[in-house]
Amino acid sequence: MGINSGGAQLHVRHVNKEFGSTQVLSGIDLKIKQGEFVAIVGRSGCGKSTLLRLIAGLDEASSGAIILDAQAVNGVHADTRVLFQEHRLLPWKKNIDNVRIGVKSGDKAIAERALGQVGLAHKANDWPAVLSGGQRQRVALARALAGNPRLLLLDEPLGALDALTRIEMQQLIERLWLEKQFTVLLVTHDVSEAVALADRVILIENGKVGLDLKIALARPRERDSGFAHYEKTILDRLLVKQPHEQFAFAATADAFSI
Ligand SMILES: Nc1ncnc2c1ncn2[C@@H]1O[C@H](COP(=O)(O)OP(=O)(O)OP(=O)(O)O)[C@@H](O)[C@H]1O
Repeated sequence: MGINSGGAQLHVRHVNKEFGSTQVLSGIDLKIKQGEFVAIVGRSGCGKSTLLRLIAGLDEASSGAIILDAQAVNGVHADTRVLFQEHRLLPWKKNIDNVRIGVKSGDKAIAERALGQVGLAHKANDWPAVLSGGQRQRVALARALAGNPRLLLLDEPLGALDALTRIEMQQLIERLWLEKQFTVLLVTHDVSEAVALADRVILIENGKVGLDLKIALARPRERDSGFAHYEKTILDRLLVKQPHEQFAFAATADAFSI
């Protein structure tokens, strides 16, 4: 393996983030191993996307440090790629040219290969506008892969997709991760998705790591009793009523999205 291959090692060291007088993250400590798949869950507004943006170098911590392979992150890193809920494709560029944006050298063959890896080689010369939502997200994934990332940051990338497409995308992401061995950090509202994909699920609570749970299930994961046990452990923690809440929070058997 070349010096630049494999996954990145990430160390989030006592990170605080304030927006004005609002403290969003207060002392986040996290170590993520090379090639690990980590999911981040937490109630809406707990600071998941903020943490991801800090790791991506899109924003700066108020204090603390983000260390990627022993170097402090200072701006967007060449080995890091981010996939958001919105595909962020340029509508005036064909799919292949959107993917080429992600290629460091601009090499068209690399972009074509990446489109092939997400099963869309045949859509290379179409416009993003004529694709389905799931296909657009696959083009965005190809653009991220084309950069040969060592750290892939996923900010709820499947949130807008229908249930079936979502599961297919989860399988695609898992397959590509197993093959390429990059490190993944996935922010998701979907507890089931976190348990299906992650080696470890981190729950953010009151600006801190509230739970750090290793998912010791073989892959590909079956929705069996072991799986359900992990889902319940995480959901039980998420559904604990916060002191400021005036309403009761109802959990139903299939309410695995938060
Ligand atoms: N640029 C900003 N300026 C001011 N406040 C911000 C900014 N970005 C985020 N916040 C605030 O920080 C808090 C955390 O936001 P963030 O988007 O990280 O939460 P989240 O856990 O990803 O939420 P959700 O699950 O709803 O997407 C929120 O209260 C939000 O209003």
